[in-house]
Amino acid sequence: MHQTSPGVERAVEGARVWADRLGSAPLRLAHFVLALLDEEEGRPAVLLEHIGLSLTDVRDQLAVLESPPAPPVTALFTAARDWSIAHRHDPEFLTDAFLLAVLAADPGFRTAAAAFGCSVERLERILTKRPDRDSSLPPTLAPVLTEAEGKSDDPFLASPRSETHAPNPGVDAIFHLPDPTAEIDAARVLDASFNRAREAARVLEDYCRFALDDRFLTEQVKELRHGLAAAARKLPAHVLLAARETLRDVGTTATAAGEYQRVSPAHVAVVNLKRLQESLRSLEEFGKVFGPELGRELEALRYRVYTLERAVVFGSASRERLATAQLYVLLTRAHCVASLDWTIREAARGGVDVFQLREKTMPDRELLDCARDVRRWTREAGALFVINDRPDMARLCEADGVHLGQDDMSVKDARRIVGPGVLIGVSTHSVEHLRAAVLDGADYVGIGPTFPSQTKAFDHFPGLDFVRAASAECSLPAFALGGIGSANVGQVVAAGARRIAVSSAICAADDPEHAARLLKSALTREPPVPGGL
Ligand SMILES: Cc1ncc(COP(=O)(O)OP(=O)(O)O)c(N)n1
Ligand SMILES: Cc1nc(C(=O)O)sc1CCOP(=O)(O)O
Ligand SMILES: [Mg+2]
Repeated sequence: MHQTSPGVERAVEGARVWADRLGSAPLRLAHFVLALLDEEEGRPAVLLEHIGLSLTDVRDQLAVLESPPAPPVTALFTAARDWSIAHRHDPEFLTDAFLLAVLAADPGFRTAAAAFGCSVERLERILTKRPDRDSSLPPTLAPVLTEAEGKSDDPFLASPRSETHAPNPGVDAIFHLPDPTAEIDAARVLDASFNRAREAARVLEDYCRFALDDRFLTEQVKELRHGLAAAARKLPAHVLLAARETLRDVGTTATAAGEYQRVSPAHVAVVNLKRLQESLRSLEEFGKVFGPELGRELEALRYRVYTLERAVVFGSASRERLATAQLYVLLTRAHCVASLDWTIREAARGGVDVFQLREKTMPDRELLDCARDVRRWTREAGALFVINDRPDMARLCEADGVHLGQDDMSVKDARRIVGPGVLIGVSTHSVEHLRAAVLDGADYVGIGPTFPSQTKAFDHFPGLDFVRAASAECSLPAFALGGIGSANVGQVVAAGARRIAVSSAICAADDPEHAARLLKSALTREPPVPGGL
């Protein structure tokens, strides 16, 4: 009587299903391997993926392979049990031992399997951490290497010293603990945490892709998932495999209060960002048990998640706060045809949503007085108020936001001055600037210059191409600007913009209300472009 694991029993049943599916009367060895690979989280699948094999490719090859009829299943069980006793001191054998027994059951099948990467020697070496190449399977099932096999150029059959194709060089660099219990305990945490981190990253990616419609953030999360997979490949597979005991994990049935409550997609994103950070912290700490390199790699991934969190969380709040803001005016007193308070009142009546005080030469005391006045007037007009260049002034006059150019203070430093609730806008002149602003935690961006401007001289015009690229790239509120007026706003909207910032078109207009109304109607007339600014 053999002591098998439930996974082995499922594989035996699954082999018969595969035989039927492939229209084969006798049960063949390949059917057992196919059944073992049905469980993607199971040891055989993890083992093959770890050595760099594609499960789909292996399945495809097995499905067309004319493999020999299987011996009585008890013979396979005996071989697997003997291997398990020899290497694990346990007569209850698991699916990986059964896989070895099946692969080694027939010399022809063994060679054929080795040809597509499933070499018994290679798999056994990983499962046993043994540097030698000779199989320790019982002689009845472990055929001696034929001359042909010995000369094979299959990297898994080559001697370890000449092995140049090791799919995971990082594994060899990993320190093996002398105490197997400690190794297994740490590996169980890593195995579970990698799975949790991967799942959380997938949820986050779906949020960025489908809820935010943000190509750049989606790519960022995808890169992070790949980073996680690369770190996971650095762990010794034999340890992860031995640690995979989900059924015995006491935590799988425990649920926390609130686990089923999510009030919005943004809430789902926040919860999963936290889950990702927690899993990475756990990975980092237990990863250190296997060597400092792994700990450092995981730490770097955790910091990337903090950056992403800032972009996703601040970005969501900004999107909400600026959801209806489409028309933004840069005010310079000397450029206005009349007083600032009149200009603000009239322009707000015409639909201006945000006013920026842009005074480049005013002495500080005068600037602060002016800013406090503008704060009052914009509040009365029901518009947002942003001050250009000066986070200190923004804080003193209680502005809603501050705007920073590429040569102004960094978002990080400005945030320390203005605190978390104040909007920070960033001027961008290229897609690279735009991506950096998103990751820096900007609340909105300026996209320009689009056309030559009467307000400021420029040497370079990223123009409508940049407006188009920006609208395809990010979902943060973005205001196209530079030389925009009623004559060309249609082109800007056609390029994907749904928000613009102007100065002279409104400040220098005799009738700022009318000028604002024309621009606003151009912005609202066109149906919003999918993913538009
Ligand atoms: C909304 C908006 N976008 C861009 C700018 C330009 O900022 P910056 O490049 O710092 O140039 P100055 O305006 O400071 O000369 C802006 N002010 N507002
Ligand atoms: C100050 C400024 N910065 C720009 C940028 O692209 O960064 S465009 C610009 C001038 C905007 O004024 P007008 O609408 O009169 O051209
Ligand atoms: Mg500036």
